[in-house]
Amino acid sequence: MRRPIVLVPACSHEIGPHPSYAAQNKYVDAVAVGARCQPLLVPPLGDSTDIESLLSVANGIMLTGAASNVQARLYGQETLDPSLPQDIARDATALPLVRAALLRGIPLLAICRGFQEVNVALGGTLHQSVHTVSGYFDHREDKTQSLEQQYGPAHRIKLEPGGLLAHILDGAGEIQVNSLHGQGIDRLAPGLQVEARSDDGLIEAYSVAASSAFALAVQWHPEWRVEENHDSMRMFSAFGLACRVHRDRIP
Ligand SMILES: N[C@@H](CCC(=O)NCCCC(=O)O)C(=O)O
Repeated sequence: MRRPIVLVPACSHEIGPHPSYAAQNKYVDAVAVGARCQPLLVPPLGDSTDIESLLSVANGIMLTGAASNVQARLYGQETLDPSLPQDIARDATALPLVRAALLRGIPLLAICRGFQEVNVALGGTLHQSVHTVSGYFDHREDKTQSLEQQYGPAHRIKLEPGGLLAHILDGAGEIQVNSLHGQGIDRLAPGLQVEARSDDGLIEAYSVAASSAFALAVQWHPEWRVEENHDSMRMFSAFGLACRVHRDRIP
């Protein structure tokens, strides 16, 4: 039987002197291996994106992490540190795509930048620099470490009892997660429901309460070595199952 199609919005990158569209292997592979779906990369064409055509073939959407920040003007702020990378083309593509996908009940899994994007797309705001806000930990990775260390467990999160994530993780009360982000959620958008927090109170996972389909977003990186982590496999499997249900729905 055909695999469900999962849209993966790509990022803008320079490959040598050439502007390019790209997605990291680990995200794309996790859709294929963890969710057992067919990834379909979406170039960040902004207003030239035919959202209706994409959604007519999509059974899911997975938003990747990326080093770039969502533009602060999209949540009504000035950019505090313009030296940090942005990806205007991805913002202009992913945010409208997310809004349209949620309206259509298309399953969604959002990771790190994707987690921040969905919150902004639905009217929430971000802390532009979590580690400078009183009371919060520094959630950034140590870039002098090996990738293995950077994506290793960094801190625990506590799951909301009775929530979607706790359900997916067999009723777990807490899990260990990695952490590679400088920004984080300040005001959660209307209609989003907290699923987990770190010990400093920062929101680490939420679901879209109003969505008729599976819609989960996490600040950490379950795509990293997905097959080696039971929690990550459960999350991708649950997403894949929701995509199958969407594929098999009566039109
Ligand atoms: N702007 C965000 C980006 C966080 C994020 O997605 N990091 C992952 C980068 C590398 C990867 O894709 O694994 C922030 O810093 O908060």
